[in-house]
Amino acid sequence: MSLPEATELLTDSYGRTVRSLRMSITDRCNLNCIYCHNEGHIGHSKEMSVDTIVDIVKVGSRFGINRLKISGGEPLLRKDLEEALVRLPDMRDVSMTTNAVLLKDRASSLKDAGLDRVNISLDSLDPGKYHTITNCGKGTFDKVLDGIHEAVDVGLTPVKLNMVLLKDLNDNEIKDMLDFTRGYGGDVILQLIELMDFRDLPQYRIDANEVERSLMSVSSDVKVRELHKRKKYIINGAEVEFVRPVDNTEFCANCNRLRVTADGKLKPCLLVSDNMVDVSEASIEELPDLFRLAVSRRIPFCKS
Ligand SMILES: Nc1nc2c(ncn2[C@@H]2O[C@H](COP(=O)(O)OP(=O)(O)OP(=O)(O)O)[C@@H](O)[C@H]2O)c(=O)[nH]1
Ligand code: SF4
Ligand code: SF4
Repeated sequence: MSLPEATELLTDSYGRTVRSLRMSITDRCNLNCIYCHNEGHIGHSKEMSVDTIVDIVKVGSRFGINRLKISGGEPLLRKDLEEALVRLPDMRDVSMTTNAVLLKDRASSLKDAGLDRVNISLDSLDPGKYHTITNCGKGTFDKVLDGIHEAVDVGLTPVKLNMVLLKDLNDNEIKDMLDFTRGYGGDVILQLIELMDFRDLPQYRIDANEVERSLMSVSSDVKVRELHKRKKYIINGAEVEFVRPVDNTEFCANCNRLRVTADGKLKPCLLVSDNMVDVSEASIEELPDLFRLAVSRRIPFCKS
């Protein structure tokens, strides 16, 4: 697909050109994970309408933002997601991060509506541990596995499995997870995530350097992504990406994402909440200047 050239790119004062939008469309969730940082948290404010979602993405794409990540809360709690997807402009990559509890029945309609791929949170292959981590109800773990199968079947690939590493809880499962992904050929990729500990859970914090060393010691190849300069390790034919957001200046220096909260605010940084730009009531004509304002407020959270 060839996309129209953007006439203006949005580059912040640290030289970071915004190429991607990470949009929370609801802060509601059907799980209650022990480490959840309520990324899209808006209390009881109103969720953005489909019109607002579409306008924001349209204006972003005119600025050369050609990747969209839809997140939550749990985005599948919005029944109008497909309606929004079909109305989006052409983009290089439209993906969604989901817990997959409701994915099985929606995967096909999401794919038809234009979703390219999904990231699925799966912190453990042990149903008991999964329950401990997510506080889920009975039968939920199996629904998630069904969601993964269905996502692969309908081609929402590559499916990335997001596993937040929790010391002494699931950090001994990396090998099992890799074996699980190998069962899907190249359609499923493991993504290990360092815990961002907003809930003061020091007992679960892992030593990310140690994890990185152990991945390195068994990998045959390492690739580096442009986004956050994340590393991807190839281990016996399986791919594993390691996300290290904590105290990582390189990660922030290579952050090309602008965030959007579920109630319609442009958020210059995931971890900063006092510099957002409210666009919930803005017309499409007003949006470009509000984008420029939000990008002018972008500062790397970690910098040397
Ligand atoms: N601090 C910080 N963490 C991020 C950022 N982007 C993603 N993360 C964390 O990385 C984890 C994985 O994020 P996902 O939503 O699955 O998406 P992704 O892996 O970033 O995106 P893709 O690789 O394009 O699928 C989540 O736990 C996020 O909180 C970011 O810009 N800043
Ligand atoms: S699935 Fe995601 S949004 Fe929901 S509770 Fe877990 S971490 Fe939070
Ligand atoms: S903490 Fe802020 S600056 Fe750093 S990568 Fe995340 S969103 Fe970007």
